[in-house]
This record gives sequence, C-alpha cells and structure tokens, in this order.
Amino acid sequence: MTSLPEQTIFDFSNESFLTTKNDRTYLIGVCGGSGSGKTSVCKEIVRRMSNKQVSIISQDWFYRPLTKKDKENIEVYNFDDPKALDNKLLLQTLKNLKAGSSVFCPDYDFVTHSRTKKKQLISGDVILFEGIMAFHSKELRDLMDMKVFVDVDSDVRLARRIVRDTNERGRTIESVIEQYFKFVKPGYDDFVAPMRKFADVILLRGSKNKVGIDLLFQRIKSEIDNRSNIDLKFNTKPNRLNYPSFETFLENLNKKK
Ligand SMILES: Nc1ncnc2c1ncn2[C@@H]1O[C@H](COP(=O)(O)OP(=O)(O)O)[C@@H](O)[C@H]1O
Ligand SMILES: O=c1ccn([C@@H]2O[C@H](COP(=O)(O)O)[C@@H](O)[C@H]2O)c(=O)[nH]1
Repeated sequence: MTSLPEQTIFDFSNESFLTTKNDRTYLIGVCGGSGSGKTSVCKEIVRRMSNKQVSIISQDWFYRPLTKKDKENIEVYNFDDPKALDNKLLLQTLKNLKAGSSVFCPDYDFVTHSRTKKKQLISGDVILFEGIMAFHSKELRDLMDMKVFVDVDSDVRLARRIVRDTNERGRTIESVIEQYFKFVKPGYDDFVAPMRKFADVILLRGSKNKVGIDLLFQRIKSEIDNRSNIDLKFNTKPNRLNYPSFETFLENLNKKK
C-alpha cells in the first residue's frame, strides 16, 4: 500500500500552516435510491474530468457474501438494510483512499451473491463514492467533501430496475417486483430518503439533469484546481527576505498545537 503521509508545512510567505497531501483527494458521496442513476451521474462527471485522476467506488462491491443457507432462502434476504454491507471494510477503504493510499476493493457478483476477485483502486484527485446507504454512517459522511443526493421518482426507479435486473442481474420480472415491494421500497423509506437532509446538493432527474451536472462539475473543478495551487505553492522556493523570525515560527507552532 503506497501512502502519501500527512504534511503540515509552515508557509513562510503567509506565516501560516498548511496541511497538504492527504487533503488532496476530494471525496464526493453520491446517495439515492436503487435505479436513481447514481452510477450514471458519477460516470458523467468522470467523462468531463478528462485530465484529472478520478475513480468511482461503488458501495455495491461491499455487499457481504451470502452463506449457503442465505442462498437457499434468498426470497427473505434483505439487501436493503445497512447490515447487508461490510461497513467496517468500506469505512477503512474510504479512509485509506482519502489519505492518498491505493487500496484493494472486493467485487460482488449480483447473480451468485458472492464476493469475486479483488480490484486495485488508486487514490487520485477525486473519488466518487456511490451507494444507496452512502450517507448512512456519520463516520463516512464526515470523510466527504461534498454530498449529492440523486432524487428520481419511484416509478422511474422501479421501471429502470426491472429492465436492469432482468438484463444484467439474472432476475425475472416477477422476482424484481416482489423484492421491490417487500424490501426495496420499505428500505428506501426507512434508510435512504431520510439521508436527503445530509446532502449539500439534491440532483433532480439524475443524469438527465445537464444543468445540475454542469454546476457540480464546475464546483469540483474549482476545488481541485485550488488544491493543485497549494501544491504548486510548496514547489516554489520561498523568498528568504520574507522568512519570519524564529520567534514567530515558534509562536505559530504553539498556536497550531
Ligand atoms: N437518465 C437516464 N435515462 C435513461 N436511463 C437511465 C438514466 N440514468 C440511468 N439509466 C439507466 O437506469 C439503470 C440504473 O441506472 P444506474 O446509474 O445504474 O442507477 P443506480 O446506480 O442509482 O442504481 C441503468 O440501466 C441505466 O442505464
Ligand atoms: O445480491 C444482491 C445485492 C443487492 N441487491 C440490490 O441492489 C440494490 C443496490 O444497488 P443499486 O446499484 O444502487 O441499484 C439494492 O436495492 C438491493 O436490493 C440485490 O438485488 N441483490
């Protein structure tokens, strides 16, 4: 695991302290119901960030693999409860990414409900983390620099889910509808919809909302451009004449403590 250590650096030109490196990764949380378009919104943002290092991390990869017994009783298994996810591994993974480390993430197969190969994710300028429970834990929310809630009508979400789950997740139309009313809708009402209040931005209509995505993109871009400027600043040699006295340096150091 390669990690960029935290550095608190005294900036001689401003006589102040700046923390760099582990603050470089801009973490965006994207929450919303299943089928709201969270993944599509993230992909749209990545598409626009052409010259930056951006990664998407999906909460879906952190589903707990099902036991043989769970699989035999699949119709009563609730995937729309936070307990269905490996929240400890998820938190540690996001902490590492935020700290500038590259990580190994699990992958999850929706057809067999099992964990598959691990994949490596490199930390970079921006990490987009998407999931129905993305804002569920306060510890996770506290790591995020921006929180977006994708808000789309429930009938649209159900229609999309029927199409996607029958095409890509090995389901029948009947099983999707049954699961929706038994678990997905109650889970949305209990755990997902209440997360709206934590969002900085509510993105209506998901990836169809070009103006909303433009605004999000502009904000992200200006944040990471500012961060790059801080780095540039450290790369320029401070003017010796502007050095503060040793006493000022110590005074600021004590203030910081
Ligand atoms: N704006 C849109 N218009 C039409 N289909 C969409 C749109 N956004 C997403 N979809 C489709 O809906 C399904 C679910 O979208 P996805 O982005 O995976 O949602 P989520 O990650 O929230 O579950 C996918 O098949 C996707 O292609
Ligand atoms: O094995 C599984 C695991 C999860 N689900 C459903 O997935 C959605 C969340 O994924 P999205 O990509 O946000 O749609 C959740 O509503 C679970 O019900 C599943 O069906 N099977």
